[in-house]
Amino acid sequence: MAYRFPALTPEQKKELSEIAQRIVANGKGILAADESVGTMGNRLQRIKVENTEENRRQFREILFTSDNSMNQSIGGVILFHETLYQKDSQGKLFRNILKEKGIVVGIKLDQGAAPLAGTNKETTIQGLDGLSERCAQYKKDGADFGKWRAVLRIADQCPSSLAIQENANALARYASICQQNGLVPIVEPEVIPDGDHDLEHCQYVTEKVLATVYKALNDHHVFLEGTLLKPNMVTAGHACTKKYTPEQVAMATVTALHRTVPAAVPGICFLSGGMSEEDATLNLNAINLCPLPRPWKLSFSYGRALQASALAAWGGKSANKKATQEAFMKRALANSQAAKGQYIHSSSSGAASTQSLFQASYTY
Ligand SMILES: O=P(O)(O)OC[C@@]1(O)O[C@H](CO)[C@@H](O)[C@@H]1O
Repeated sequence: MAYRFPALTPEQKKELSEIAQRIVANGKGILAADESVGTMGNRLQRIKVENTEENRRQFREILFTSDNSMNQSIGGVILFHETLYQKDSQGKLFRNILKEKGIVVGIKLDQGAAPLAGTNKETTIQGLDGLSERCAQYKKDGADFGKWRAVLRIADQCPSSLAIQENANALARYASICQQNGLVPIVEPEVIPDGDHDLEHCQYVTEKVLATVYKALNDHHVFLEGTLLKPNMVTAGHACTKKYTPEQVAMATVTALHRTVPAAVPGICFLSGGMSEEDATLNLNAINLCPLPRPWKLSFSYGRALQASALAAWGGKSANKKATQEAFMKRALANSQAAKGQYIHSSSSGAASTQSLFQASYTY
């Protein structure tokens, strides 16, 4: 048995579990600023700003140079390759700005979807070839965790057992390679919210997907204490006519997690999946008040739900820097409170924060 061939040394395990715990300590979560060039283009188009490298750099500089107190809410930031090597206007690398604030730097490692032939438009994710070399280089360049997003959808015959198995195996292989190179893997099997399915259907599928992922992680000898999970919350499909309260979402979500995610996993950081900023915060808060056993930190790893108000406040103008940082810090603080079950909804949340951020077929 593998017992005779340990995957990691005690020192490697210690390093990985310390990194994972730092990211989710005391109500901290993750800013997912790892939008690929194309995805960032969609975001910039909404505010009528051209998708140039300089505009992407400027927006991210504004976020990363927010007040040092952002480190009370943000434990880690996921970067895209381009951003890991970008600098602020004074010539300082973004990654060093973040590290000086005590924030852990992460890197997006998946490289796009590829179709699974013979399925109803399902996909697997590419990026395993050469992954070990990329991880080793990113570790040298200051990254301490990685992210890989697999996409599953609910539809006729979906997700198929092929899509569930294939994506779970790719996630596990990625996680193993990350750990060999000193990176904590964020394991992200996203069941996307497209469709008219109800809450119970999403819970059923999420449980099947997570159970398969944890079997695969075990098969690949992944050290769970040195991982973080980034799942969808259990919600009804975007086109479902029945509406659910945050408490119902929380109960379905924690039930699914409780049934499938081992207690050894230190943190579960949800994606926002097109929810409005305010809904993402309210649901996270309800999750942290849910009366079921919760042996893991339950926090956030939001892209859209941490940046929508900030993008709207920025509008591509450097004169709006202060307003942009204020908008970002407000959401970061709200989500940190929600990660402790201490968020109190205020009616002054701002128009942008209640707008749905859903985008159909959001695969990349
Ligand atoms: O759902 P959200 O919170 O906006 O983003 C979740 C996320 O995994 O999906 C995006 C696309 O890959 C990433 O930028 C981000 O990390």
